[in-house]
Amino acid sequence: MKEIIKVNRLTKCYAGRPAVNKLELTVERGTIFGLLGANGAGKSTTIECILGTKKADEGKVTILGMNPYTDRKSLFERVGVQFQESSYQEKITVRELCEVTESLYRETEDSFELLKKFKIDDKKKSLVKDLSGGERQRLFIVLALIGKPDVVFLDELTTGLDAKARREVWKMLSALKEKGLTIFLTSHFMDEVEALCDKICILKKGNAVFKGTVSDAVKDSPFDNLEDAYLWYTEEEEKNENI
Ligand SMILES: Nc1ncnc2c1ncn2[C@@H]1O[C@H](COP(=O)(O)OP(=O)(O)OP(=O)(O)O)[C@@H](O)[C@H]1O
Repeated sequence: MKEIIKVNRLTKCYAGRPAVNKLELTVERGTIFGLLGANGAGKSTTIECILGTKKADEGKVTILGMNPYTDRKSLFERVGVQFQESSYQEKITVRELCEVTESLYRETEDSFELLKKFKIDDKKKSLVKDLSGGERQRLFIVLALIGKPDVVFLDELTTGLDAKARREVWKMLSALKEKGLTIFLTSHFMDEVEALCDKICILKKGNAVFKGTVSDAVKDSPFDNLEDAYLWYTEEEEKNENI
């Protein structure tokens, strides 16, 4: 199966207003896909519909050949999700949280090896609540990878990481992609998107305003770099409104 995620005319409304509007997306195996957009553009809503934690009002989502809403249990075994904030017990250590996560899956990665790869193995005895923001962020990526997923969702991937840690996370993710992992991420950092994403979709108020490669996003704009192009795609209307 080449297409890992297929989204057809996905629409999700809150109080009658579309947060996501007739969205079409395809994510191919072994690629990194970036869903971009300003705060409130509809990224989390899209991800929740793809994961089946929210029910679409209209349209169809297929992930790994399954319907996420009706096949959530089978999907859980094959999809990893990095949470921004996770609810864990106050007194749980990094090692214990990894063990609890391992116990949820039939087949798992060696969590200590993952902690090592993400450079937080020295924190395994620490309480999760005592980790720095960046360490916790990396731990959440590790937790998303423990179940040997085919596809992983990384929300605001490296927010809170220092420059060196970001580069290391990028390197790790590129290596995982080379091994066949499909990665679906959101990010507000255009350098990260440029470094990692094979394809992107830019959302504006629930509508896709660009879909394609990073270089096409720049080429199809009046600018020569992704950040300016991204702002152009997402702010064009406001500019026009001021004219
Ligand atoms: N449960 C909800 N009830 C009502 N409105 C909601 C709900 N969840 C999201 N929304 C609204 O839907 C729109 C899209 O929200 P969403 O969280 O999907 O955006 P986002 O792109 O993920 O934003 P951010 O970058 O801030 O995380 C926003 O206007 C938001 O206020």
